Formats: sequence, C-alpha cells, structure tokens
Amino acid sequence: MIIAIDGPAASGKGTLARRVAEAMDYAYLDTGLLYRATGAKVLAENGDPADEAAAVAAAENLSASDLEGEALRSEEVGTAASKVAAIPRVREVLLDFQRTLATTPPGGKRGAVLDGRDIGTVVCPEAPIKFYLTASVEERANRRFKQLQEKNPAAIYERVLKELEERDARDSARDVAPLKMADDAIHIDTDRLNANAVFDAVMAHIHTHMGADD
Ligand SMILES: Nc1ncnc2c1ncn2[C@@H]1O[C@H](COP(=O)(O)OP(=O)(O)O)[C@@H](O)[C@H]1O
Ligand SMILES: Nc1ccn([C@@H]2O[C@H](COP(=O)(O)OP(=O)(O)O)[C@@H](O)[C@H]2O)c(=O)n1
Repeated sequence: MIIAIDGPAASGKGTLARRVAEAMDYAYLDTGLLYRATGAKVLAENGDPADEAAAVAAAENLSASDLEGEALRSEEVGTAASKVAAIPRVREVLLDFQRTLATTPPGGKRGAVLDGRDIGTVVCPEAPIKFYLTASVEERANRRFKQLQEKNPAAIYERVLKELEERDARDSARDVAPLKMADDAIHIDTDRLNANAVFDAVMAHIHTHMGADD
C-alpha cells in the first residue's frame, strides 16, 4: 500500500506523513530531502545548483550520510533544491530510489508513505491513496518562520515569505513533474486546521478506503 502526500512548501506534508507512517507502521520517505541533499552538495562544492552537470553529478553521488543534518532544512538549501529539481536528468536519477522504496518498503513493512511534489503524479501515479495539502502562502511562511526561528532567532519573516513565493513559482512552472494536484488526490486546505485535525481527517479517509477494499 502506497500513500502519497504532496503539496507546496511548509504545507505540513512532513508532519502529517511521519505521523501517518507511524500510525500505520509503514516506511516513510521525505523525498524533498533527496533534492535538498543534492542542492546542498552542489553548494558545498561552490557550484551553481542550476548548472546541469554539477547537479547531476551531485545526485548520482548521494550517499546516506548526505541525507543527514539540520543544515539541509535551511531556506538557502530549499532554494538550491528547487533549482536542481527543475533539471530533468536530476529527477530521473532520483526516481528509482523513490519507486523502489515505495514498492518494496524496507524492514518488511506492508506499505510506505512518501511526501513531496510529484508523488501522486509521477513517482507513484498508481498509489491508491493520495492527499494534496495546501495553505495560503502567508500561513505557510508563518509556519516556516516559526520553525526556523527556533534554531535561528535572527530569521526574518519577510525573507521567508519571499523565498517560499519564489520556490512555489519555480516548482509550479517547471516543465518536468511540476507541483500539481493529481486528479484522484484528496485536497485538504489546512489554513484553519491544526496538525491534529489534518491527521484525524487523513486517517478517517485511509480507514474508509481500506475498509472499502476488504
Ligand atoms: N495543520 C498545521 N497547522 C499549523 N502548523 C502546522 C500544520 N501542519 C504542520 N505544521 C507546522 O508547520 C511547519 C511546517 O510543517 P512541515 O511538516 O515541515 O511542512 P512541509 O513538509 O510541507 O514542508 C512545522 O513547524 C509544523 O509543525
Ligand atoms: N518530490 C519532490 C520533493 C521535493 N522537490 C523539490 O525539493 C524542494 C525541497 O522540498 P521539501 O519538500 O524539502 O521542501 P519543504 O516543503 O519542506 O519546504 C522543493 O521546493 C522542490 O523543488 C521536488 O521537486 N519533488
């Protein structure tokens, strides 16, 4: 069983996906981390994340240790991630790993939860359960700002808002696997729902779906 969770930056995908995976005892993959690690690797080598050769080499040489560390969570790395993510060959390189984890989850788990931008449309179009989370850009910037402020009191709301707007625009406008709701996804507007309410709504959908399958 594959559960796909997509949506724009800071819409609450990771928070939800982690909880759903735990509740279902499924594997969890934060696919954004693959793009963030690729972007961070290019930056670490003083390269340009928009440079195809540098980005592809970084994606091809990712190792497990590249996926660790709080530094990956910065907005600077988020911006680099969305630049490497617009390069078709980079997406191709990262696709196999995502599909393999989804279809043969590690640890003998019976299913997997993946979150990202194109899980329901490209990585796992066959997933029987798909969610698409949204919230206004101001609400998302507020969430991300609070998150960043916990680690860096000097974070600036206006800057976070601008970076999210630019990233949304880049992710939606790219030719390959743009941020887009799958036709068969369930849309959840989280503007006025806290994380618990989103989780409850999603679990109710999952139980209804799985009940229907029995
Ligand atoms: N429904 C919600 N309402 C308010 N805050 C939320 C909600 N869902 C998640 N958050 C908070 O918003 C921030 C961004 O959530 P996260 O799961 O990292 O988003 P994404 O994975 O989409 O970037 C986190 O600090 C998280 O605790
Ligand atoms: N499946 C995915 C996941 C992330 N990405 C890219 O990677 C960037 C970082 O993704 P993320 O999920 O970590 O970002 P946040 O939503 O956590 O801010 C996004 O802005 C996208 O450009 C993608 O293209 N496809």
